[in-house]
Amino acid sequence: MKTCDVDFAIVFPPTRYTLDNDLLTTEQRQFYEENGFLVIKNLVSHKDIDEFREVFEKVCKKELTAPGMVVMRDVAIAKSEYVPDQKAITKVQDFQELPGLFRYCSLPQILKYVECFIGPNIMSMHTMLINKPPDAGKKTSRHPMHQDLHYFPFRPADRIVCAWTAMERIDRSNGCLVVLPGTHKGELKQHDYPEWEGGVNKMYHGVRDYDPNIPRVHLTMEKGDTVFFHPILIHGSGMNKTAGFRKAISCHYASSDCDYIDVKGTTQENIEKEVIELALKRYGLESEIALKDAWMAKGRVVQGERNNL
Ligand SMILES: CCCCCCCCCCCCCCCCC(=O)SCCNC(=O)CCNC(=O)[C@H](O)C(C)(C)COP(=O)(O)OP(=O)(O)OC[C@H]1O[C@@H](n2cnc3c(N)ncnc32)[C@H](O)[C@@H]1OP(=O)(O)O
Ligand SMILES: Nc1ncnc2c1ncn2[C@@H]1O[C@H](COP(=O)(O)OP(=O)(O)OP(=O)(O)O)[C@@H](O)[C@H]1O
Ligand SMILES: O=C(O)CCC(=O)C(=O)O
Ligand SMILES: [Fe+2]
Ligand SMILES: [Mg+2]
Repeated sequence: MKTCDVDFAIVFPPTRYTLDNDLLTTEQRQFYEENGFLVIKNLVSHKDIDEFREVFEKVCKKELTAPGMVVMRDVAIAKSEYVPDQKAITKVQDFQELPGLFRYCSLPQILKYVECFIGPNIMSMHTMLINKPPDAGKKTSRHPMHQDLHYFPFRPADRIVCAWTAMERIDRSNGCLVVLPGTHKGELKQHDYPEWEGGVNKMYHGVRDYDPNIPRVHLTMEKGDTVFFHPILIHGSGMNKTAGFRKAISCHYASSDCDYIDVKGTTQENIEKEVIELALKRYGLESEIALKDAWMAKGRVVQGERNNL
């Protein structure tokens, strides 16, 4: 005799990377389970994106600033003569105190998806606006293949997700995201600076070795398209061969039910050391206690309640 349980098991294979929800179709849910990423077309309006772009331009012109925000130039530009041009900026990080950009992290249509992956208590932990410059000829505009979890001292990984929105059409010509589907099922790997002749941006660590036989998937995205991806998914981005600055905005979210971990004795020790050195140089912060405090200070509740993080 056939039982209900048997039918159920056939229709719904076990899920680990997504939670029960009313938003994702069965196909979308299975796609994320299998591949570790999911692209949602046209999720952010052009009007919102144009606003974020205007705010970013004001940041470049130093008409706007905010506590904690990091403005970073491309290594090729930083190491050449200093050009005081807004176009020299490759990335703005930690804009949680700048409402005009942070609004991105609270967009309800994004949070609805985020909840499917990490549950209802949602914190933004890391924010970026990436302005990939035209490559100066040394391929430094590339971002090496990496796993974002390398940078995060909290777990479990399955309750962390990144939302990354294209602020214009992004394809192989201007350096789109490149992902290795299914690698989210693996472990966090050892990361180091890649041995690139032309140099590499500060803290752009890459996976030391990954299976070169795993097919790369280049994500071509239109303005407003948003990809959600797991922090163990191996990904990177190619060189920008165009004359324009390729823009994307992103937020890493974690469930506030996650816990901080001590990365001592793990592969994450090398990045922790760099971050501590930087924190010391910048803010005079010293211990790893201070490092955890820094994450606690930049994390923001965007939905639900704040528990552990
Ligand atoms: C404290 C809380 C936790 C913070 C966590 C931060 C870690 C990142 C977490 C990321 C998690 C997200 C998930 C994955 C993300 C992957 C990444 O993108 S990781 C890369 C993130 N990068 C950074 O966080 C770097 C932040 N930027 C900086 O610290 C600074 O901008 C700087 C690169 C140190 C430059 O400092 P600045 O003072 O602005 O610049 P100068 O005074 O002109 O230069 C000083 C010195 O640094 C050289 N330099 C400048 N820019 C670069 C560059 N892009 N790359 C390498 N080196 C650079 C410059 O040439 C000077 O060197 P010199 O030898 O002294 O001449
Ligand atoms: N020779 C390489 N060594 C290590 N990583 C690389 C190398 N070439 C590309 N990558 C990385 O692989 C990812 C995708 O690069 P990809 O080859 O798709 O782009 P590209 O080389 O910039 O452009 P394209 O191959 O389309 O001409 C990026 O993360 C990039 O940093
Ligand atoms: O090139 C990009 O926009 C993505 C970079 C990236 O993966 C990151 O900053 O973690
Ligand atoms: Fe990344
Ligand atoms: Mg290539």
